[in-house]
Amino acid sequence: MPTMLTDVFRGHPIHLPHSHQPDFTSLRELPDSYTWTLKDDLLFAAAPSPPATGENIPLIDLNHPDAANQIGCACRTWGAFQIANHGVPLELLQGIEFLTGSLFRLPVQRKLKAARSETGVSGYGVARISSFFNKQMWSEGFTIAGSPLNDFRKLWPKQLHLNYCDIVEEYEEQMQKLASKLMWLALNSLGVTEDDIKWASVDDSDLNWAQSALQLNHYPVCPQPDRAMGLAAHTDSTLLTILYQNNTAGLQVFRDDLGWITVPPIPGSLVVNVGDLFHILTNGLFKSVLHRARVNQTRSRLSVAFLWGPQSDTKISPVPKLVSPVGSPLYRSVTWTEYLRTKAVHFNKALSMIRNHKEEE
Ligand SMILES: C=C1C[C@]23C[C@H]1CC[C@H]2[C@@]12CCC[C@@](C)(C(=O)O1)[C@H]2[C@@H]3C(=O)O
Ligand SMILES: O=C(O)CCC(=O)C(=O)O
Ligand SMILES: [Fe+2]
Repeated sequence: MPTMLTDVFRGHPIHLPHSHQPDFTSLRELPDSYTWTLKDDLLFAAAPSPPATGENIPLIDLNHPDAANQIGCACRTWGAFQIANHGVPLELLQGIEFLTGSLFRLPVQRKLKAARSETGVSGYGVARISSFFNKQMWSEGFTIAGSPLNDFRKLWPKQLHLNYCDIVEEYEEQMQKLASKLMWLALNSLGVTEDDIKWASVDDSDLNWAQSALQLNHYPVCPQPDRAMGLAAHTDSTLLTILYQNNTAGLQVFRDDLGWITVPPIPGSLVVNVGDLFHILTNGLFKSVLHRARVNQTRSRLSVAFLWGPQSDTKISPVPKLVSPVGSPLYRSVTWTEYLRTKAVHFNKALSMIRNHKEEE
């Protein structure tokens, strides 16, 4: 039986800090457990804003005839870009934002009824990567893998949860099509076609080769944002992640030569991140982007990440065409399940764990 995303941590419980969620709204000062310093995250203060070059991830119009090349270029240099004219209806973006806001506005006791279990993927709780840090992150999250019906029923009695399930279903459907389209545009720019990848298809009426999870994030207003961390620096374990952010800035991407760059919210547009599996598939040509979320003193922030990858039992390895004729593949093959489990143990070292060792030098 193939494993499903929902089962990936069964038998691999992750011990998260107790979710004694503070009443974020009543705090005037940051508690010590939420105060980050350099030693809590080596990257915390990495390259404090360089001389402003104004450089940022590109905004790509999907209707532009050169969109594929622009996407390919962004995946190689930044590992991230924003997209306009993506075809996802504005009402649907507003719908998922409304759902996310109304979920996090529920009283904490209600949210905890749908708390994520130690071996589960779905539900309410702190970000999974929290287990790797001594300090707590200034955020709360809700993960959806598979149908949200069971969890939503606990959050919203009566009929309301059914409407919310419909929104999630519609959102995931649109995102799946978009993600597949983006993957093929990016691959085409490298000369890689359907013939080079056995497990995927370009036909968007058959997307069963892929699967996804939805991560809803809330970053409440914070009394001392400079010393707090919304979501610590990480790469996503996906092929691609499509992120919707509300109109409050907070997402930052890291570039070795520029440091942390804030990705400005552009109404109606979506942010796309290259994940670790896409990095592996392209033999490192596309960079999985290190990113994090900062918080704000006056405005709360919401984001919705659509985390997209292959079916759990699909072996992902570098496309032979992208491995130089004299070289060997940089990574050995992994399934998404294997990779998520490696990440659950080794976090930001996971990618190097599956890197092939140089045979001779
Ligand atoms: C399918 C996925 C991908 C997961 C794990 C599992 C469900 C939740 C995803 C996230 C969402 C928040 C950041 C991240 C780093 C985290 O802590 O949980 C992601 C992680 C990954 O991309 O590795
Ligand atoms: O909130 C954000 O902007 C980033 C969220 C994120 O990186 C994630 O959910 O994986
Ligand atoms: Fe992320």
